[in-house]
Amino acid sequence: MAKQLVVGNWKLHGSIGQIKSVLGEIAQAKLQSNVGVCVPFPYLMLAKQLLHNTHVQCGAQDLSQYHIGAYTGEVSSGMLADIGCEMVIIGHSERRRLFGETTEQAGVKMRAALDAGLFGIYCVGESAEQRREGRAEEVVAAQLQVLQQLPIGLFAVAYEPSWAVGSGMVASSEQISPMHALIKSQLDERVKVLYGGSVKSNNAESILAVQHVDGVLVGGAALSAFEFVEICKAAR
Ligand SMILES: O=C[C@H](O)COP(=O)(O)O
Repeated sequence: MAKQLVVGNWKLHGSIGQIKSVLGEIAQAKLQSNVGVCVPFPYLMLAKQLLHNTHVQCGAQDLSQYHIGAYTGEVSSGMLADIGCEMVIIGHSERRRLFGETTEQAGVKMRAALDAGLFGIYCVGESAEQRREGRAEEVVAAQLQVLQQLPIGLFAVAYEPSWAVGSGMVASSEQISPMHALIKSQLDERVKVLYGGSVKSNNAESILAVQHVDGVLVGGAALSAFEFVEICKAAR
């Protein structure tokens, strides 16, 4: 069984037809554990049905920092757990950059996720400008602060430099390995640290071989069953 974790993030993509076709194929691939797919909220229950009898877990891409109440449009961690969702991505760079989500909010969401028994995938990463200014480590260290009190083993961290997301530009092993080491040293050596940013079937093997890489968070390539299954097969 592969120890490395492969998680697909569908972002704002999908339809009933596409989910049935792609997840149906993934279900046929008989993947071992440590694989997850995070689909848009409306398709979570369909994904659960399609992946029933497989080891592939289902996840959401965000949740509310609130548990219950007058918060129109929100989806709570309890609701996600109630429908059988197993994991959730929190603090993705697109949530931070496009929707103004703060590290403090992401920290509250992480606690809400863990309280409901969901496995949290907490995203960190610097922008191109922050890296140019030599501030990448400082930015990531600040984003990690809110995880300090959380129980190890119930969450993973995804290092996704925002300049590598959807750009076709993969961070180099010289950039990935020390950042993953820094994340582990800030939290705990046992924390799984995933890399995200333009992971495809043709680069997955080399990324997954980088020291301190415990898995990958896959965006665009997760929309193709062939690509995603190939990436899962590269996990060690
Ligand atoms: O959550 C996934 C990441 O944002 C990576 O997206 P990408 O593989 O399309 O670059």
